[in-house]
Amino acid sequence: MNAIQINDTTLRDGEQAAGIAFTLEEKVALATLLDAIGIQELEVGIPAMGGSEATAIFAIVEMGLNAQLIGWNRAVRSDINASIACGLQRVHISVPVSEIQIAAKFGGNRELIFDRLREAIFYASDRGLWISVGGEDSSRADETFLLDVALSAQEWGASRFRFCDTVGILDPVTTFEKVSQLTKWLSIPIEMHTHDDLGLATANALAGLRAGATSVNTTVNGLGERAGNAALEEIVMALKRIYGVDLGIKTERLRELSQFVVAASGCPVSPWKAIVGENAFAHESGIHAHGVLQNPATYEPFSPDEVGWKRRLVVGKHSGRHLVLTLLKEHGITLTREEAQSVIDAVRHMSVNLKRSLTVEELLDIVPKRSIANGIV
Ligand SMILES: CC(=O)SCCNC(=O)CCNC(=O)[C@H](O)C(C)(C)COP(=O)(O)OP(=O)(O)OC[C@H]1O[C@@H](n2cnc3c(N)ncnc32)[C@H](O)[C@@H]1OP(=O)(O)O
Ligand SMILES: O=C(O)CCC(=O)C(=O)O
Repeated sequence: MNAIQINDTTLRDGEQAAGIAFTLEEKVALATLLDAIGIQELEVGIPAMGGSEATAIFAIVEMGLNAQLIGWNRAVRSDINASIACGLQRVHISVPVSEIQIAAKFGGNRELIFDRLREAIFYASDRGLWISVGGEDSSRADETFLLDVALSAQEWGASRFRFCDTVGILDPVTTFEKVSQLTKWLSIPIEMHTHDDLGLATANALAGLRAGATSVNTTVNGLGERAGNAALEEIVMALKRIYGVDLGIKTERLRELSQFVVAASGCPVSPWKAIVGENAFAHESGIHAHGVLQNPATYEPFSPDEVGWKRRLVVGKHSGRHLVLTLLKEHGITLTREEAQSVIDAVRHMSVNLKRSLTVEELLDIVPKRSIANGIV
């Protein structure tokens, strides 16, 4: 795989998730954290929104981060002016490219797309800006038309083209084929922008990278419009673990980053969320815990430390003797096989009643001697 660039858009598409609004302080702190972790490029927002959005973008620009910063624009002069006013030197200019989007936004007039795009690119390039162009709804676009728009953008001065699966309808094989068509004809880099409506955002983004795209939009926790975007932590770890592409990102801070976005967005991640979910390195089942106690690699794809977690072994309905005996031994308690089985039976009973795993204290309270000492039995 070629050198890959992450262009994280938590501050733009992430914040577009319904009901999410970051404060200026949160936007600045998130940009700082993303930069510190080593993300190469940040799509910081939409300058044309003005007000507090423009103030936050300006504040981020002023910080002089290592990451390159880019603002999102429609193919409209006033949007480009707003980006310039925020101090941005890189602009992303978006045009709709599918039949359905062109009908809704440009009265079905395809020529208008070319006219507006040409004008916006020339306007930005006359002002010395670096330009990326996005084909909104590329996945549903007529492929010849999409290529025509992308080639025109390249000819007029765009330095990158963004392939957008705007409504998340692709599968990895089709993504690979469509993006291969673009990489075959374009000399500028391609960027992947994928949505998770069918749960395939990360897989599709990776398929695009396999097809030769070299940049990828991500959001922390997959936050974003509707079902969200390709998750930063998934893309980074999949690149590292599946393809051996290490972007130099401080992966041990991915959990901290995730928790920052949980707090700022008010959107928790599910316990089974890849990489950053609370259960990503938790083991309860007897067979799994037995394996992990012998060798963690039996049931962990990589070490939890690599992404900022600690392994958790918890006792619950599915636990077995090895785990229970190990945990009790850590507290100086040794049981016979029969005693262990009666503890496991009690754990199962209690776990079903409580509908959760047990705390260590609850486990210790089940042990016969302690129970007698506490007057429970
Ligand atoms: C797929 C994506 O995520 S695209 C990004 C979506 N993000 C957002 O919309 C969040 C921020 N947006 C906003 O704050 C506002 O929508 C603004 C400031 C950009 C525009 O606000 P308003 O002027 O009130 O327009 P509104 O949002 O109602 O409508 C969008 C207008 O942009 C036009 N438009 C949409 N996409 C494009 C485009 N790529 N290039 C040019 N014009 C476009 C629409 O046709 C419509 O035009 P009209 O006002 O002439 O009818
Ligand atoms: O940049 C673009 O062209 C559109 C990006 C986007 O948010 C999308 O297509 O979902």
